[in-house]
Amino acid sequence: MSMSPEVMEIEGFVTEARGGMYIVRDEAFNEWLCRTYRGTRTDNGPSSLVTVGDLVRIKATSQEDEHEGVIVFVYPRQSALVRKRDIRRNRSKEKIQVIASNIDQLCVVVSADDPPLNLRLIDRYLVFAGSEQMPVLIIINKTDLARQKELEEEMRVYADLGYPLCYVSAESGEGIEALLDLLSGKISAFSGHSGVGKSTLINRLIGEERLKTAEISAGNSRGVHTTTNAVMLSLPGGGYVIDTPGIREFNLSGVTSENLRFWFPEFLESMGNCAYSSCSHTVEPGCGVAQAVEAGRIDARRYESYLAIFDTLDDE
Ligand SMILES: Nc1nc2c(ncn2[C@@H]2O[C@H](COP(=O)(O)OP(=O)(O)OP(=O)(O)O)[C@@H](O)[C@H]2O)c(=O)[nH]1
Ligand SMILES: [Zn+2]
Repeated sequence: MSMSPEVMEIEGFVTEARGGMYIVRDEAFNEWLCRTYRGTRTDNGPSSLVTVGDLVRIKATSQEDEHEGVIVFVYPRQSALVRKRDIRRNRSKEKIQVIASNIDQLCVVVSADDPPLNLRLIDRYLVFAGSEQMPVLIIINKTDLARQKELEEEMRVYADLGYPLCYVSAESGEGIEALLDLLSGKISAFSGHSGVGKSTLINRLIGEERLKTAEISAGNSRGVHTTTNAVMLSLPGGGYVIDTPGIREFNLSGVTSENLRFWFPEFLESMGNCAYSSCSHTVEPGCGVAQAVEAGRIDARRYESYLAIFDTLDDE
């Protein structure tokens, strides 16, 4: 090839971002170490310029085999997983940080035990995924620490609502094949509280010790926060998984007291029985939803989640 490296532009996916440097993987699976520069263009608006999952066009700046470049253009994002920035640690003026983009599926990872099964987080996550119009997969890890029957009983409300569930043990390897099938051909973002076993699980899935797990960095059973950057990893059965930082604060900016109910689809049937047409299903008398909870037709714990999330919404 006689093409000079200065003019050669290449398309690729950002698979890793750290400290202002980006790993971009091109079609031939070459990995380019890239940075942005003043000329980096995008139509994505004033959010994070480059993030893991972005499709970008790069220009080689190195000779031959060195694979270094600058990002020339960031293509429009099909989807974006965002969170509020930590104001105290934030030197830029952006309020929203894009953690990952172009995701096909959100995977909430919880553990059956140690830390205890967190159903409240699942509910929050389902609202978030719903408001982002993103398919969601619930992954229950550490099944080796629980009785399967009791676990399935606790999770039944989600199975009944039609959400896909996957039971796995990253430790024993049980359920890993089934999970690989559910991830095949898609870009999936993994999220969940620290210590549920995301890194261990992803290592299992990709079949190599790529991610640092808590055990290596500290002998601490509380689960220290070890994952700080989003990384995109390719799966043996096709598809990618993005490991996102342990997100506590989802940005529920698309959710209002008016539309929250849509992500509790089991409420819909009873909403017609409310005494007030504008019923928020919180404190109003004659609320059909509250009556259905009383009668045991709606899971009381799910209703509590609804009330808790409702309380945190700050409508304009
Ligand atoms: N018993 C059991 N332990 C597991 C399983 N998967 C992970 N662990 C353990 O759980 C602890 C936390 O695992 P990590 O993979 O570091 O958890 P993480 O979710 O990546 O945590 P952060 O990186 O902090 O977000 C480690 O001690 C793992 O060995 C499992 O399936 N069963
Ligand atoms: Zn009501």
